[in-house]
Amino acid sequence: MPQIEPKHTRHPLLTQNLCLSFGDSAVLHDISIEIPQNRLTVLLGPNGSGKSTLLGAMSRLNRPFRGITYLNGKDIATQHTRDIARKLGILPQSPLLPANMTVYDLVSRGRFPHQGMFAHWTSADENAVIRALEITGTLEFSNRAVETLSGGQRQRCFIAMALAQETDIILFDEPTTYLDLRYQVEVMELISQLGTQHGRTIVAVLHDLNFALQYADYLVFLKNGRIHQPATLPQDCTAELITAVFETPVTKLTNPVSGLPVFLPLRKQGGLKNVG
Ligand SMILES: Nc1ncnc2c1ncn2[C@@H]1O[C@H](COP(=O)(O)OP(=O)(O)OP(=O)(O)O)[C@@H](O)[C@H]1O
Repeated sequence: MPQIEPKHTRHPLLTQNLCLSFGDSAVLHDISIEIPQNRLTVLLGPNGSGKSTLLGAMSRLNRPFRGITYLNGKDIATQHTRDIARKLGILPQSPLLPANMTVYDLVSRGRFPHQGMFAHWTSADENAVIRALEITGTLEFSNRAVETLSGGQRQRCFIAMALAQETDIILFDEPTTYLDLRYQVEVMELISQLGTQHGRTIVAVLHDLNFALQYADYLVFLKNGRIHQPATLPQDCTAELITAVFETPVTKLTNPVSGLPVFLPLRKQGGLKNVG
């Protein structure tokens, strides 16, 4: 008889029928989502559609009133915080910037879940921090105070901190916000390589649709707290889908290099401006 692989080995993170409210306000409705292993899954959707809340529910920061998040096949609600932190890291939208902290010290914070009661710093901790600094290209300013760095350099330091945690799963909430084009590309190159080259399972909330299409392995579309369209390959996204999700007419073009789709909004009033 052929061996059937347990679902959680292919989907180390999955949710079943999550429903979540803040007070009287229902935010997530019946969310079932399977996150594929060693891939980059991007959550997309309009403002307020529940993307950050879903990341929170997948990491136990937000508690659903119904439904379950499974982390490596076990209900996340029954797992110890330190155990969760050894398996799953999350980089929030606006991480707090500690004052007077060097890059090295910030990245070292990623090792907290691995340290015992007496917080001995081991060679494994040191190696993980150095590796994270190298992968993110931040080793060269490891002795500088984080607040003296540019936005993009800082963002890479926070990504290094998440990497030093050495979790198999990392959740990123809008990792490219405030970055210029060059740093957006750098951060997205780095994040997409984490899956394929470094064996991590990544979920990211992104606002830039066209960036998401160029880098994601799968896209999940949310609307009004529901899954509008489950895991979709970038090449399968249509103008109809994007128009329906964002309620904005778009036209589809093709990136001549990657062959992947690119969507441009259609102007409401005509096209060419009469200049000169
Ligand atoms: N702590 C909270 N208390 C009350 N309501 C909240 C809280 N956090 C989020 N919400 C509400 O939940 C809904 C979903 O918010 P969420 O931040 O998850 O959306 P999002 O898709 O990530 O939005 P954006 O694209 O604007 O970042 C919104 O209506 C928001 O106002």
